[in-house]
Amino acid sequence: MSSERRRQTQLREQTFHCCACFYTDNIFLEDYHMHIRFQDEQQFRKEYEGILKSRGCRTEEHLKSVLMKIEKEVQRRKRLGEQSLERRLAISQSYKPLHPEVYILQDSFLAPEFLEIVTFCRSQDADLDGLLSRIQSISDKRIYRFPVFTQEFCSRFIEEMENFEKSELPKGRPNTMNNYGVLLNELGFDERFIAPLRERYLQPMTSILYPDCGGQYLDSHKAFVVKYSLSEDLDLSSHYDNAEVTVNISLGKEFTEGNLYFADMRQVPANERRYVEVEHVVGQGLLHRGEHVHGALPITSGERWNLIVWMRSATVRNTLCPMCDKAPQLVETLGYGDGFTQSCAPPAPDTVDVCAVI
Ligand SMILES: O=C(O)CCC(=O)C(=O)O
Ligand SMILES: [Fe+2]
Repeated sequence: MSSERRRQTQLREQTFHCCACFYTDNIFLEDYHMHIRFQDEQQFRKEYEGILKSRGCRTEEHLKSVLMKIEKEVQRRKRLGEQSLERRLAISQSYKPLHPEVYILQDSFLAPEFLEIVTFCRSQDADLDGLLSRIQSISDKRIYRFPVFTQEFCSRFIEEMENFEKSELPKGRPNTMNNYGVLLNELGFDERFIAPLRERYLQPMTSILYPDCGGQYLDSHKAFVVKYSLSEDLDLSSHYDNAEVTVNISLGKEFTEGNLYFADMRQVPANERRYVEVEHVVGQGLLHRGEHVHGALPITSGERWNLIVWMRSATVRNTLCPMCDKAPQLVETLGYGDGFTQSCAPPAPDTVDVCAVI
């Protein structure tokens, strides 16, 4: 059976889930630049009233408006699976792609250097030292940069995204922090573009770079495009991803500033975190651990587009949900959900450990 066939079969047989904390935790309050947990009003007031006050939420009226926004966000999350499916159907029925060929991953989209790196990673000689000599290590934080796409592909891909943006069709936004950008599964990129990119090209690398974070068992993902411009989102607040490993590929167009910054793993207390800034280079990808706290600085001109893939390993997350730090309480969803499964074989004790703080 071909690997693509095997993958399709596995996906059909495998049901992915969310953790129940999706409806209570990590709710982003844009006006106050903070993530909160909402169990009920009493808990919320007790935990956050003080800090919200110090950030300008001074009156009862302000607080009521925050509570309303939280309620709206929780309702949005509850309807997410169904609404995403509806959008997907509407798009598949009515959207006319500008560049239909970009929906199916081909080697010609990929930078020759990337193909060489992947060939090395798949070879008998593959090891960490060999891989590190072929990619750029950024500081000692296990962040790596390497060419991924050709310039030609980046331009075509952005044109496709712009064409979709111009259409009247409904658009699902990547998350509560990114107000612009596109969820790629709704456009039909998952099966023939993102999944093969993850399985055939990125996983051979992540197996070597992140064996302690499930890098060899990345079995689902959430993929989206983010867009920054002077009249839209300028930057992205500090956060960590709901992912074991993330790849962030710069697509263009032209922009100034907008660097990423990385602190430490999420377990390191905020006042002890040390930051490193990382530039985006068009066509190049950055690999980092999902739980590495990071954000994006404001751009000062132009437009910045990036393709982000949050890659998940059920083997790792089935034991600990990175968003609530507890054993996941599984809730059924459509599609990949947040990458939890019921039937994942437990990891061999000496091969997989949840990301260690390094
Ligand atoms: O803007 C970027 O390059 C980073 C985006 C990001 O970290 C995310 O969407 O999770
Ligand atoms: Fe991120």
